[in-house]
Amino acid sequence: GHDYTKYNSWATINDWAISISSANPDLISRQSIGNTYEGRTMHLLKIGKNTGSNKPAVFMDCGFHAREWITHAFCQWFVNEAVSTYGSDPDMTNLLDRMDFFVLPVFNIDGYEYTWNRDRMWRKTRSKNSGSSCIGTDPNRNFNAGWCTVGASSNPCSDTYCGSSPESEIESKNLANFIRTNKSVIKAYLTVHSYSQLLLFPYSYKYDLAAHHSELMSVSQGAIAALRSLYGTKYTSGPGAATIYPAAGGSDDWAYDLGVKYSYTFELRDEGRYGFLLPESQIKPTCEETMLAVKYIANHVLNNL
Ligand SMILES: Nc1ncc(C[C@H](C[SeH])C(=O)O)cc1Cl
Ligand SMILES: [Zn+2]
Ligand SMILES: [Zn+2]
Ligand SMILES: [Zn+2]
Repeated sequence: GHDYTKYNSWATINDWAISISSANPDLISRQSIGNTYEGRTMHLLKIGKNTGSNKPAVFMDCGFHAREWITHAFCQWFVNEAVSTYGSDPDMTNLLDRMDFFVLPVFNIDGYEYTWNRDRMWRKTRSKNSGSSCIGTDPNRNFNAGWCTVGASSNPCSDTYCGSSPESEIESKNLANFIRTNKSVIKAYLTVHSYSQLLLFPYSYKYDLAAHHSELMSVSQGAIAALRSLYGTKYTSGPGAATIYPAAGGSDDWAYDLGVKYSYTFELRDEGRYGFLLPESQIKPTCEETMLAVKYIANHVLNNL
């Protein structure tokens, strides 16, 4: 069977998505939200009881940045945990009975492949930049949220290149289109990154506090306390600009301004000892503790519909 405690290649992840969804038709459905620049299909997994229904939903993506391999592992872990504890874990059962989770296991597929085959430290997409020999855009600077005003570069050779325009990347366009189309049911947006052990929320593109700052703050504090309860892993939470750095064009800020109130960016383990090269021995503990934070947020959403 699928090994959730190691880093899996794109081909393995893609095969897994097909098999786990066909093996659990009452809990998982699979749909395309479009293709990547290099032509790979971006498949979204919809997890929830009676996937045909339209319940309030949480949208979660992993693999925005290619080198952040622990995040791809977490989305796989989440899907497996959801279907394997449905019916036995009362909390997960309640969540899946009353909500849906849209899970995009790998946002930046082209970049992920590139980290497996060429450059482990690649971050961006793999699109050609006209007028430059440098490849790729930072997808987390490519959304229409203060686009390219701060903490981003207009140099195509930069790792934080904002792109030629908002949603210039087909991957960004595909995600934004799906969320725009489904914004009436999407109550929370979670985007999973690494590393630093942070739980960030809007805004990153400005220091102004979000309208829902106090609620976002208290929910984040509850979430990181839940996370810490398992192995004592310490996270910091707060608005992106003040907590990590001011930066524009992020998907969390964009989703929040679209009206998705509960919008968070996770920065998973570690704090720099291994960084993006987190050992496979830490996949299980990282994923188990992160499950607690995600479930905390989902429960808050459910209790505040
Ligand atoms: N809105 C945002 N939210 C979170 C971050 C941090 C991630 C961490 Se890898 C990034 O730099 O893209 C960056 C931005 Cl622009
Ligand atoms: Zn990232
Ligand atoms: Zn990061
Ligand atoms: Zn578990």
